[in-house]
Formats: sequence, structure tokens, C-alpha cells
Amino acid sequence: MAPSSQEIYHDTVDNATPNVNSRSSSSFDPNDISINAHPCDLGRVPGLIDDIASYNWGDTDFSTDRNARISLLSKARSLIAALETPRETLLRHIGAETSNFYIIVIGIETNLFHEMAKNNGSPKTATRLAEAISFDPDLLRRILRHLASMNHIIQTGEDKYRPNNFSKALTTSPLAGSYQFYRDVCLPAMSNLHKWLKTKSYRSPTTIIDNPFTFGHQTSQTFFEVIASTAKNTEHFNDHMVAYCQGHPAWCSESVYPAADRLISGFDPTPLPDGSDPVMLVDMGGNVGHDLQTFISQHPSHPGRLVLQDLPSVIAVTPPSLTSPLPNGKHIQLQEHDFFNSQPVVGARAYYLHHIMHDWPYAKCGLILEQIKKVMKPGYSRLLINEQVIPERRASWEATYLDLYMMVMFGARERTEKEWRRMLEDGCGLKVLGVYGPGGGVEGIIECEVALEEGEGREE
Ligand SMILES: C[S@@+](CC[C@H](N)C(=O)[O-])C[C@H]1O[C@@H](n2cnc3c(N)ncnc32)[C@H](O)[C@@H]1O
Repeated sequence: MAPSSQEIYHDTVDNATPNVNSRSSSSFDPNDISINAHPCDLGRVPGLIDDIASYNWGDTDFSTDRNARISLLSKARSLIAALETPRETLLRHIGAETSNFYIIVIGIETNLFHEMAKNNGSPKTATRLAEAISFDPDLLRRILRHLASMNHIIQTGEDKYRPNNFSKALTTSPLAGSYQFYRDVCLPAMSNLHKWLKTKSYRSPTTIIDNPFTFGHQTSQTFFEVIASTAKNTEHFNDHMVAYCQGHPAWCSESVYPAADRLISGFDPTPLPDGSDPVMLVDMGGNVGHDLQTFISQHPSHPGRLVLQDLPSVIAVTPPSLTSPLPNGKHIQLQEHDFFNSQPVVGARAYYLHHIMHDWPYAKCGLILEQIKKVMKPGYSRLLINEQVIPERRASWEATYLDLYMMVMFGARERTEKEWRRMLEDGCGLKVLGVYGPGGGVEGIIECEVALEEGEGREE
């Protein structure tokens, strides 16, 4: 049976076999260090093996069936976690993965993965690769050996290696820039979380100007000011935004948010008083325009204008192709705009915020929403918030890690549906019309309108 969207990111933890083969928790003795060499949850292994065996390779196309692939992956991860001993988990975390991260960045910056991908990824010796990238051959051999042990490249013979799909992907800017962005911007913040929390008696950060990011970077600048301050940071951050969005179901497709029904139908094409075309969609903080491009590819003959807004440093680096004519003869309009200031586009069909609210503490979110609310046409304009909607149980790691990074970088957070409703309805006087999405806490679209006062009529 196909897994439900809520189930794909998590195996059936609650129904796991009792931990019969492991040491019982009642006899746990913290002084007995032999626990470190026993598998973490052996009782779950038979059930997980049965679950995994029930996937039918012949009937399922794992390259296109995303739900089946993610569900199988989540069971495979659980199997590894159950089989590993605490010692093995420890060494993987603190040694194998930390060194892995840094050698990948070195590989990116020395063009190692480009060299490996040459000649259709044919196997190459460490000596040949070292010569091509001007590297000490013995050192490179040690690096390649670890990358192979972590399954990032394939060892095809003694001293011979070829890339797999992952290491080939490291030659693309979204992946390469993401590693550099995390090394330069995110890890100095996360690696200082413990110190920052200790000085604050273990209270959550709640401001963008005093949090582990500002502490770790020893700066009074906010994250976005640091990003805007160098071309390299801007480029790597934008790369990461593109990488993050890849592979998700299109935000405005039938399976996520049915934009054809919810936005295009009911769009008012009446020209504005100055004769211009009315606006369909304003992507606020839209970065380099990837979500508007998704909208165009899903709805090529959409009516109305599309507007991309972001800070000047980002608008300046949007690719020229973004403003080329669309299939319907129009083009995306670029607009420098700070979303804490008055919104210049009045009465659009929709204002879209993707990964904006999670960057800002509660009070700042209120200020952004206030500016949008002022220009929304009651009963017509929609506010679309594309964010994690963390389920009360079984949240996916994609949502939980992001929540922690939002705390560290911005003093902000990801939210559950209850927390969203509290902010939008109780805090801002908006009405939530629906929460759409693939489920599992991996992004959903919260659709809102301005709550009508009693006696006010709807326009459609
Ligand atoms: C986390 S990114 C999200 C980008 C894009 N919406 C996406 O989901 O891929 C946040 C975006 O907000 C923009 N931003 C930050 N502060 C802003 C402000 N005050 N006004 C407008 N945009 C801002 C950043 O430049 C960045 O592009």
C-alpha cells in the first residue's frame, strides 16, 4: 500500500516491536559502559527489514515516485540507526561526518570533482587527479579514501576512483555554493550555540541582532547585512536557496497548492487606473526568482503581472534571463523593496512569502504582515505563506534541522499549524482559508485573506 504523505518521512515508530533484544531500560546502569557496544534498538530490526522487503523494485520507479523513495529512505535510515552501536554512531557523528564535510569543501574549491567528472566520469588514479589539481598525491589519496568510505565516490581498483551522482552534482553551483555558505556563514554560528545559550541561561534567542550568529561572527550586523556585504556570500546564499528548492513538488501545482483554482480563477483582469495590467503575484523576498519561474512553468498562460521583490543586493544579481519575455508575451518585473516598508503593489491577487517568516522573530513577522495587510483588497487578495508546518508528531528531519538553524541564525523558528494560526489570526487579524501541501512538515502553503468585519461582503 502506498504510504500517506504524512508517513513518508517517518517510519512507524509507535508500532515498533518492543526492544526485546536490547538491554532493558529498567536495568540501565550509567556506570556500565558496555552499553556503548550494543546495537541501539535491535528490537526494531526485524520489522524494518520486513518493511523494506515489502517495497517492490519491479513495480516502483524510484526515480519518479518521490513518496515511495523518501519512505524507503526513511526506513533504511531507521534500520541503520537501530543496528548501529552507540560507539559507531558516535564515531560517525564526531569523526567521519565532520571530516567529510570539510574535505568536500576542499574538493569543491580545488576542482577535484570537476576533474573526476571529466571523460564521462571514467576511473582515474589519485596521482593523475593530484597532478590535475596541483595537490599532494599522498594527501589526496587519503582524502579520496575517506570520500569512498562515505559512499560519495566509488573506488574501482587500487588507487582508482570514479564519481557517483552525488560527487558529479558537487560540480554544480547550487550544491557547491551551499557547502561554502554553510562553512563560512552557518557553522560559525551553530558551533557557538552552546556558549551563547550558556550565557543566556538556556533561553531561546528572540532577536535578529543578538543570537548565536552575531555571537559566533563577533558582529553587530544581522545575517542579511553580512550576506549583502560580500559578493561571495551573496552568491553562495543564492546558490543555497536554489539547491534547497530543487526536487520539491512545485509549490503551485495540483498536488501542493492548486493555483489554477485558487488564484487564476477569480483573477480580475480590469486594467488599473493608470492603464497597466493588474498584478497576479508578488513574490516578496523572492531571491533570484526561482519560485516565479516555477509559477510560469506550471501556468504558462496565466493572466496579470508577476513582480519579484528583494533587497537591492539581490535584485542586482538576478540572471538576465529572468526578465526575458514569457510565453504569454509578458515578463517578470523586478523591484527593489524592503518588506518592512510600505508595499508599493496595491490590491494584487496574491502576495507570496516563501521562507521569509521563519527568518524573523515574532514581532518582526507582525511588522511584515502589517505592511501586506494594508494593501490587500478584502475578499480578493490572498496572502500565501510557503513554510514548514511542523506536525505535532513525527516531524521530518528536514523541518527539525531548519527550525534549529532559524533559531541560531535569526532568533526565529519554524512553526506548527497551531502556532501559525495564533500568529496570523489572533496576532494579525488575518483569516486562514486553508493549509495546503504534501504533508510531513516539509513545507505547506498557508492561504490567508484579510478577515472581513461583520457586515462586510465578499467580492467573489
Ligand atoms: C531565506 S531567503 C528566501 C528566498 C526565497 N523566497 C526562497 O524561498 O527561495 C530570504 C530572502 O529574503 C530577502 N530579504 C531579507 N531581508 C529582506 C527585506 N528586509 N526586504 C526584502 N527582502 C528581504 C533575502 O535577500 C532573501 O532573498
